[in-house]
Amino acid sequence: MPPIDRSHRTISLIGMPGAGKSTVGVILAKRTGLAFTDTDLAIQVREGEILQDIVDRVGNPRFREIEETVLLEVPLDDAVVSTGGSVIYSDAVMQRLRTAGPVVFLEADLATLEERVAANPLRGIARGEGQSYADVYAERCPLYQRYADITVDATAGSADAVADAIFRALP
Ligand SMILES: Nc1ncnc2c1ncn2[C@@H]1O[C@H](COP(=O)(O)OP(=O)(O)O)[C@@H](O)[C@H]1O
Ligand SMILES: O=C(O)C1=C[C@@H](OP(=O)(O)O)[C@@H](O)[C@H](O)C1
Ligand SMILES: [Mg+2]
Repeated sequence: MPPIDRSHRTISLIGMPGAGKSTVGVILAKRTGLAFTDTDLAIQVREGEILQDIVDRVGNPRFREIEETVLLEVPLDDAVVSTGGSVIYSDAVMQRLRTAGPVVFLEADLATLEERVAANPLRGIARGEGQSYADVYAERCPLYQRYADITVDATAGSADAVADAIFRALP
């Protein structure tokens, strides 16, 4: 795979928890020579706590404020940026990401996502009181679609195959 076109230096990955943003992002970074940023790790380092504990301690609305603050500050130069699934609730953040380069939606079906998330029950999801994963999926899908420059299928195929599909879809 050749080095990334310099006019598309920052590639942001969005999608539901379990879509593979973190897994695919680092593969894409290795293959393109771009840096890699997982914004969840930036949040964890800033707060000195792991994601699930932050979400449990501060609750959903406050977590989204913290996430927005971090994502408005995180450097975006020459990087693949794997975001957290709730990033699409901030229009300001999404405009910032889109200005930096293409935003890629990792689209996956509900059953696959639920299976992946269930395999790690400690994964944090910032959701409203009483909301199921399916409710969150239904609420967010239109937002992922709204902000996506590119949509790739993240259900079928390995994480490597998804990274390849993103690379091929870059303009
Ligand atoms: N294309 C894929 N096929 C199968 N499993 C995958 C794929 N992409 C990611 N996974 C697995 O799904 C889980 C969630 O992946 P992760 O990258 O953490 O997703 P996200 O960052 O979008 O929440 C991990 O266990 C990962 O190994
Ligand atoms: O979608 C969400 O509500 C969240 C997704 C997580 O990241 P991943 O999408 O990488 O799992 C993390 O940001 C946080 O626990 C909240
Ligand atoms: Mg992730």
